[in-house]
Amino acid sequence: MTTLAILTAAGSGTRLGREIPKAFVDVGGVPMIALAARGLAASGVVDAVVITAPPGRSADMVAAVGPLSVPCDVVEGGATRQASVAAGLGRADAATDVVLVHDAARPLAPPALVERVVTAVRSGRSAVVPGLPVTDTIKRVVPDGGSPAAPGGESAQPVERVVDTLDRTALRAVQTPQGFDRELLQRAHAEGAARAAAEHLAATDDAGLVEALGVPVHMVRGDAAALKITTAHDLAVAELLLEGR
Ligand SMILES: Nc1ccn([C@@H]2O[C@H](COP(=O)(O)OP(=O)(O)OP(=O)(O)O)[C@@H](O)[C@H]2O)c(=O)n1
Ligand SMILES: C[C@](O)(CO)[C@H](O)COP(=O)(O)O
Repeated sequence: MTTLAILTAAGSGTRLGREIPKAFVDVGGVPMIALAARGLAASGVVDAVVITAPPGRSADMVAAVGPLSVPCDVVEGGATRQASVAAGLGRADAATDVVLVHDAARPLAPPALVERVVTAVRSGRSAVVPGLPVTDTIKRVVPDGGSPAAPGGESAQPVERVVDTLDRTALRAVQTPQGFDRELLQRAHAEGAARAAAEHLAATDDAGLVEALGVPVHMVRGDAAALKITTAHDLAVAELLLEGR
């Protein structure tokens, strides 16, 4: 029985604002995709990796990853992260009993975190996500018109109204890799397939599709180093973390 890791890397990285897809952007002089793939392989609990590449960029992806200690395949991703994971999942054969889904955008996820997730799945939890306590106060808001345009001609700013403050002791910020029994994840993606075509419908993580089936999802401790690189600020933080390693 084997563990397959799907490494999502087909996104464009609009919020990072580079001219190349985000997975190709360097952190500490190494492409994000290579760091993420190496982290999975170094865990010792991943038998093979399949990477989702932006359309037409599969060969570039192979080159960017470079040599890896486990077999690595590349498939073209889809219009949403959910569609990309579904494409990768198509590569999971009957010998695969555990599937991990990980973001190239979390290139510093430590091997110990990967191992923690896989161990939890192998000990009988069929869906496992890493999560961290939320440290900010979280408020729910609704739109509330806009402020008047400033005298200097600046455009009006949107204003929101606070509805309530959530109990943060019950909230967790969820990371990847997320781990699943392979058959459960395939069923979750099949049932939720209609959502995959459009960003506003798509699940933002794979556990969300499992939750929609009514199957319990369990959580293990996440790791601050597994931060997601979304903006230029995140990239700067990741560079500093890598320098300190
Ligand atoms: N169609 C997509 C969209 C995203 N992803 C991957 O999903 C992960 C999380 O997505 P995110 O960080 O939001 O990346 P982007 O969608 O590229 O970012 P943006 O929304 O800023 O364009 C990334 O590793 C990204 O490459 C993917 O494989 N296929
Ligand atoms: C899967 C994920 O990384 C868990 O936090 C996250 O939900 C991806 O969200 P994105 O909006 O696609 O970046």
